[in-house]
Amino acid sequence: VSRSKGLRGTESQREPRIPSQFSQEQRIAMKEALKGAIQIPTVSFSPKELNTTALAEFGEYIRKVFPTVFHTSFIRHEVVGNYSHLFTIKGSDPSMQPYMLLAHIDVVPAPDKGWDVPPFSGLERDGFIYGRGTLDNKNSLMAILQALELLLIRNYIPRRSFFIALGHDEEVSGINGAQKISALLQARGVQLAFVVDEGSFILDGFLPNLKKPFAMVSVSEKGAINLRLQVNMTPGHSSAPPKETSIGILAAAVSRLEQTPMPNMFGSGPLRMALEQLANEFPFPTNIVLNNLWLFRPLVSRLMERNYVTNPMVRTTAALTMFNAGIKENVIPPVAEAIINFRIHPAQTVQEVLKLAKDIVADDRVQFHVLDAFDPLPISPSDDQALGYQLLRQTIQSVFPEVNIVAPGTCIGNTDSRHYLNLTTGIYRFNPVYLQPQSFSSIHGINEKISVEAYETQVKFIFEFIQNGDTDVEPVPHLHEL
Ligand SMILES: CC/C=C\C/C=C\C/C=C\C/C=C\C/C=C\C/C=C\CCC(=O)N[C@@H](Cc1ccccc1)C(=O)O
Ligand SMILES: [Zn+2]
Ligand SMILES: [Zn+2]
Repeated sequence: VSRSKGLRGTESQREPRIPSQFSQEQRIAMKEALKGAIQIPTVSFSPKELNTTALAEFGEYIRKVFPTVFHTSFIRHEVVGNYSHLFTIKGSDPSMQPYMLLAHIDVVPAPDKGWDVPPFSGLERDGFIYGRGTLDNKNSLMAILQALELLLIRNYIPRRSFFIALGHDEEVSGINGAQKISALLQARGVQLAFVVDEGSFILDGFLPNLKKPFAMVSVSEKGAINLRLQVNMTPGHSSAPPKETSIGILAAAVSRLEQTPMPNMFGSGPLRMALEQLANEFPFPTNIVLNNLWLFRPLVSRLMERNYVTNPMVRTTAALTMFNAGIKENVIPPVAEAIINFRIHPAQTVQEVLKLAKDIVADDRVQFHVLDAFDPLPISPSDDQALGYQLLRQTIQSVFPEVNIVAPGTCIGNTDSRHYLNLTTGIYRFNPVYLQPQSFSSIHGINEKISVEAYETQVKFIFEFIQNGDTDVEPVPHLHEL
């Protein structure tokens, strides 16, 4: 029988823990601080169109709200790429390898239409704080700084050094924020034990028949391709149309891409591990099926593709996101172009997906232009020896004792953490917040909101996580009873 997985602290060396309890006054201050952050419209429209006024104001705001973070002798603060922030928190034990917490300042646009309250109002209604960024990702950003501020005012000094990196352009690639921070740390010779970023949640109600929520810590992230398809044809008078136009040819090509799913790659990797861990949480007969994936793999892979959130877990997806053609009502269009956003399954590569896409389009008149592309991220370790994963597990078990399962997963979106591959092999994406399908739709959608209670719990989680980070790297061996 395997004893508890995880890490062992050297109790004798450790300072007493600071309990994660906050006064009524502190609880009010923390929610008001989040509301203030939501009210600053740090919108990224495109890589060249950022609200730089708001980004600068945000820098002032965090200085005002977290004064202790900015005035502690063992914390160094630097602005990188004009609007991103890097904090270096120097621990008392230089032999311990540092880690890094990530979050981003920018948000996607939010037109007022459809929202119950204006998206940048930060208004509180029925126990929820509303606004763009309440789940993606000002909740994490503010909770990290808030937890650190609360620890510092209780005279906390970490043993293990850590970094906090707050990117300002995550929603449009992270090239001027995360990528520059990463290059700066690489130039300083920093190697990290692990990083923790956004990208997964405590999932509640996503899997049919699974009544209990489970924590999914993403240990990988899908790759991506933005592909521009273009068709050029000779323009002419619309009164005598040719048999095919650039619009018709391109429409047929993108329709083929939409109608022909990429292969189902369900088999091994984090998803299989997660389903095996979850098996006994399901009622009969699903528990039997998931406990015998060697036999039921074809059935499970088909079931996974039926659901819109589990489908992206088993295959590369292709989303038609832009389509432009035509210059006048009565002119045969000279050119038509479309953008396809692929998200690549960890078992495939950019080159493989491009080849599949060409075979599906199967029309030489359609030109392929890769705008940007990157392969899926490597799978970070989630075994007993993986410090970052085990610290997350330990903290989840302490802060969310009702959550039975912590399972590895693949992030279906992309995060700033992909820019830190040069500094660590341990990249974990997890937000300590419950997510239901409805709140999933609110991310980049309408009525994004977080409950005051959930935000307080997120602060508590980071408050505990930072203290757990002072644990020695000493994996607990499996003890087998004879
Ligand atoms: C056993 C497990 C089986 C199934 C799990 C079930 C359901 C999964 C449900 C939900 C998925 C959970 C979390 C994902 C939530 C949000 C996505 C996470 C992060 C995305 C961040 C983001 O929006 N990034 C943008 C911007 C970007 C683009 C390109 C490069 C970098 C960033 C994006 O991905 O478009
Ligand atoms: Zn985000
Ligand atoms: Zn986002």
